[in-house]
Amino acid sequence: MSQVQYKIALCQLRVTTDKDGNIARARAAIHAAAAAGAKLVVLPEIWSCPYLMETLPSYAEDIDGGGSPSISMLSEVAASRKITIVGGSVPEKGSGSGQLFNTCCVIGPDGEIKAKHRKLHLFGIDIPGDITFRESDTLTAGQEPTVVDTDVGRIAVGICHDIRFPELAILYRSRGAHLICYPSAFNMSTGQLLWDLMQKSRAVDNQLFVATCSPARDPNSESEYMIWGHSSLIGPFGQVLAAAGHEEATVVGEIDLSLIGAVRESLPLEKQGRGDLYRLVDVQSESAAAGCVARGEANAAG
Ligand SMILES: O=C(O)CCC(=O)C(=O)O
Repeated sequence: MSQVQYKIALCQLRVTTDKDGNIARARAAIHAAAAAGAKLVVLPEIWSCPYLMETLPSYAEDIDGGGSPSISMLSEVAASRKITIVGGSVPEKGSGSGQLFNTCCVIGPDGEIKAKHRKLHLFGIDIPGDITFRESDTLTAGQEPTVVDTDVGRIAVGICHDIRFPELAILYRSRGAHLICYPSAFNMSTGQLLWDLMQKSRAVDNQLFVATCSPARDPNSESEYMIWGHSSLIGPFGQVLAAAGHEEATVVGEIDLSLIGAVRESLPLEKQGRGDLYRLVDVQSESAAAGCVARGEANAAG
């Protein structure tokens, strides 16, 4: 039975080239968040190393093979504090495949990995004179949307650029998510214009909670990829329930899951929608159902 009301912490961490230092800083921030009463802690996209495609491979960890100091730390802290952690993301070395993924693990209060989300939509942008960035040169996209039942409700996960795709959030709502967590690392170019807008849109369109968590901005960074920051918690009516600035900080907000039902009752968008004119197809459920039909037909024939 999940908790209806609880505190969520967004740890907007400073990230450096020192992986051990990053892990130690994240550990301290999670302990502090738990001490402040958080039952759910969210970390940023790529918090164990800088978000730079050239150096990402050298920091990659084999999560399935157990060779992941970052995830081991999250498991240990989650179990010792009895909290759920949406563990931001770390570069993951696919076991045996040579592929690299941008991967978020959700850890339960028993320290076990409950879900693993590999970023579905790789970020690619080219605005001459402003920003050029292409994750697909280095990373492989994941294949599975992620929804997981936890002690603090049904959580869906997207990583940064995944937030740009409203269909994914609609799918998550249709699968019963209460909260979508988007560990992210928006940049100065698109962050200022769109960060706030997109998290509110995903929350309001689907009448659920949205939590985002970014690394802190390093104003002295020489990287052309400057982080925007502004990790936030948005409620199902678009309310900003907690928000950080751009510096290193942990912000704590309150999630009251009963708000979802209240908002959907006052404004029943699902009933008002025109399913007779448009609808989103859950491709995976459809093909699973088609597989059952096909297997049924084969059984009947055989
Ligand atoms: O979609 C955007 O504008 C930013 C996305 C991004 O920074 C990312 O996916 O890491």
